[in-house]
Amino acid sequence: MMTPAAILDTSLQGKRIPFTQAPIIDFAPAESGTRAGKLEVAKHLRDACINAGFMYVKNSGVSPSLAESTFSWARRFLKETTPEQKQAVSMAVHGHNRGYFTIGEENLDPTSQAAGDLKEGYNIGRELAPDDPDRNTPLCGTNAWPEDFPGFREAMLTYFDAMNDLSRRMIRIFALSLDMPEDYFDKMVDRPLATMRFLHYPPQEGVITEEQLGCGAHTDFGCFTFLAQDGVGGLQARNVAGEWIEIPSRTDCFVMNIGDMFQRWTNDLYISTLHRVINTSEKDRYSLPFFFDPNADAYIEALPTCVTPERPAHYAPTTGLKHIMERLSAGYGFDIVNGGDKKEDM
Ligand SMILES: O=C(O)CCC(=O)C(=O)O
Ligand SMILES: [Fe+2]
Repeated sequence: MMTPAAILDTSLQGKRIPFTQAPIIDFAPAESGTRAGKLEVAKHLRDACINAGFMYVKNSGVSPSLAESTFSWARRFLKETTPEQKQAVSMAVHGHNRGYFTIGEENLDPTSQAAGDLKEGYNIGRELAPDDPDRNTPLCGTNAWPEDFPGFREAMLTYFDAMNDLSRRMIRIFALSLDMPEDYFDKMVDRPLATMRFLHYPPQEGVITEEQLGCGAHTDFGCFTFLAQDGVGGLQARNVAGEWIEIPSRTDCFVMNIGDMFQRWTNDLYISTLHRVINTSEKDRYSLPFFFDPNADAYIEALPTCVTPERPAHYAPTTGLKHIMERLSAGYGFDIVNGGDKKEDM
C-alpha cells in the first residue's frame, strides 16, 4: 500500500508562483528507465503543473522532423484539395468530432466572439478496426479521410501514434508526480479519446479585439495537450497573476499544458491554464495540438492523494466521455457527434 502524500489544505498552501516564461521539463531522465530519473522528472512536472499548468517538454523522444513533415501535409491538404474534397470530409457533415472545419466554424470563446475563431483545421481521432466495440461510442467512430489524396492518412496516423505513445509514457510520470503508482492510469488510457488536429491561422489584419482572435481564450477540456508550433508564434497563456505571457515557438520542444479534466482529477492541484492565439506575424501560422483524454468509460474522481479531510473533493465524479461531451458541444453550431444540424437535446 502506498502512503498518501501530505497535501496542504488550500488555506495553508504557499502562493502559486506566476510564471513569466513557461518552465522547461527535460523528459530525458524519465526515458532513461531508472526510477530515480522518473522521480526527478515527476518532481519538476509537479512544480510546473501547480504553478503554471503550461510548460515546454524537451527530449520527448519524438523527433522534431516528424512535426515538420506533418506540417507539410497540413499545408498540402489546404492548398491541393478542391472545395468538394474538403466539403466531403467536413466535420459538420461527418460528425464524431473529426474532419475539416472552416474559418469561424469553431468558437473557443463564445462569450466574447460572435464570429468564431480565425482559424481552420482538421481533427483526427484513434483509427479503429471495423469490429472495434468503441465504434459505437460517441466521438469515436470513423476518421474522415479525403478521397484521392494518397499519403495523407498515413502521415496523420504516424503523428497520431507517436504523440499517443508519448502521452502514455508521460501520464506515468504524471502518476508519480501525484504520489500514485506509476501504472495507475494505464488501464484508463488504453483506448483514449485522444484527438490530434492541424490548425492554420491566416495573418490577422486591422484592429484586433477580443471579438475575434485566431483562437479565443479558453482552457483545454481533457487531461493534457501536446502542441507543436511552426516557428511563427502568437500563442499566449495567462498566469495566476492574470498576465498574458507569450509562449514562443521552440522547434526543439513541444508545449504541454494541463486541461480541465486533469484539474478536476487532481482536485484543483494542477491548473488548467487559459490560453489564446493572436497571429499578428503577417505570415500564415500552423500548429499541431494533440489532446490526450482518457478512455470513454474512465471514471474520473478526485485522486486519493489530492483529497484530505480539510480539502474534500471539489467536483462530482464523472467519466471521460461525459466530461468531454459537455465541453465540446458548446463550441460548435452543429451536432458534434452525428454531424448535421444541432438538436435541441444535445
Ligand atoms: O494553435 C495553438 O497554438 C493553440 C491551439 C489551441 O489552444 C487548441 O486547439 O486548443
Ligand atoms: Fe487550447
